[in-house]
Amino acid sequence: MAHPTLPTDAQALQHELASLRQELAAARLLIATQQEKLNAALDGTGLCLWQGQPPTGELQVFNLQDFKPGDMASHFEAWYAKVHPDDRDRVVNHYFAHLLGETDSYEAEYRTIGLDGRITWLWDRGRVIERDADGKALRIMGAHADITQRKENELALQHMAQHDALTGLLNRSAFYQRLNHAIERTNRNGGNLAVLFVDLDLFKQVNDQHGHVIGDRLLQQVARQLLQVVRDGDVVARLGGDEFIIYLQGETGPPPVEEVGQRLLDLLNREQLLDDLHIDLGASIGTSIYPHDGNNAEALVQHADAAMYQAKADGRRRVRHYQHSPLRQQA
Ligand SMILES: Nc1nc2c(ncn2[C@@H]2O[C@H](COP(=O)(O)OP(=O)(O)OP(=O)(O)O)[C@@H](O)[C@H]2O)c(=O)[nH]1
Repeated sequence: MAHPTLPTDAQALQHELASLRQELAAARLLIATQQEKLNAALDGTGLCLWQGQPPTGELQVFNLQDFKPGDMASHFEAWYAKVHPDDRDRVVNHYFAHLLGETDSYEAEYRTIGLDGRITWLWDRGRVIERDADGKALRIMGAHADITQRKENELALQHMAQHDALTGLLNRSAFYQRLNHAIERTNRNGGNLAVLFVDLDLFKQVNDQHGHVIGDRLLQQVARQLLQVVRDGDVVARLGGDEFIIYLQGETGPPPVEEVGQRLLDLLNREQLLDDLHIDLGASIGTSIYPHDGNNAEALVQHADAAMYQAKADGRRRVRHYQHSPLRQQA
């Protein structure tokens, strides 16, 4: 008896099924290979891929890289809550500007706060990959990377560029920058401003008698003492050597320059104790007031410096206010 044969359309279906299975297997292999390539490409970059659906606010993360599952938010609101409050407005403005089609891509550097309070700096970039007929963003894809180490290095460099290595006070250029801003603020909002130029007396003798290491420690001690004398908002800097400078900013009334000058003298014109060493120290101080004694930072500092030299000439360990002198100005 002849074997029953399948009807032709059933045979065709079987062939079709077998070929679909083959195609599926090939497609799965391709996806797995692509995934491997993507993982290999991302490996070590620290990049973490994400996708968002703006209409629902959903966020998905495809590879966690250096991040732990709990680090990643699955919803826009949860991500928003993790962004540092000081960075939120800026970041969200960039994000929505891109969703609205105002920019070619979204990009931001910002801090996130972990559950343990740890701050992580992220570099984050994304682009809308699907919009509806009205241009409304449907899907956005992007990547972010942990840039905490780079940010910490940048901040450390910035700190070094603005501070004096020995005392930790602001340095000369940072002081001028702040003083210029303070002058602009005063011009805008009113208030007052005074500069005090402090130069230690006969400091060379301290170095000569006790050595530079003790001299250095004494400069550090003086820096701490100067910080004790001023209020929040006042700025103390080291110009170099044994020269320090302060500006005082007051909201109302004349700047308390006499009072602060006297407090500085009380603190500095006395024996300083360093371990078991008793070191006799003194300081000469010159002051100038904005805008009466100079209408820019350079003139104010220069005139406070001139007043400090007058204090030295008058016998040291005292405060002198800048005196306008036509003769001196011509000289
Ligand atoms: N230990 C130490 N000394 C410094 C530093 N920078 C500058 N000096 C010294 O500080 C001294 C400053 O001396 P001057 O201001 O010229 O003179 P002075 O001895 O203080 O005398 P008057 O200013 O006239 O009262 C110099 O001997 C400098 O070598 C520093 O970073 N550390």
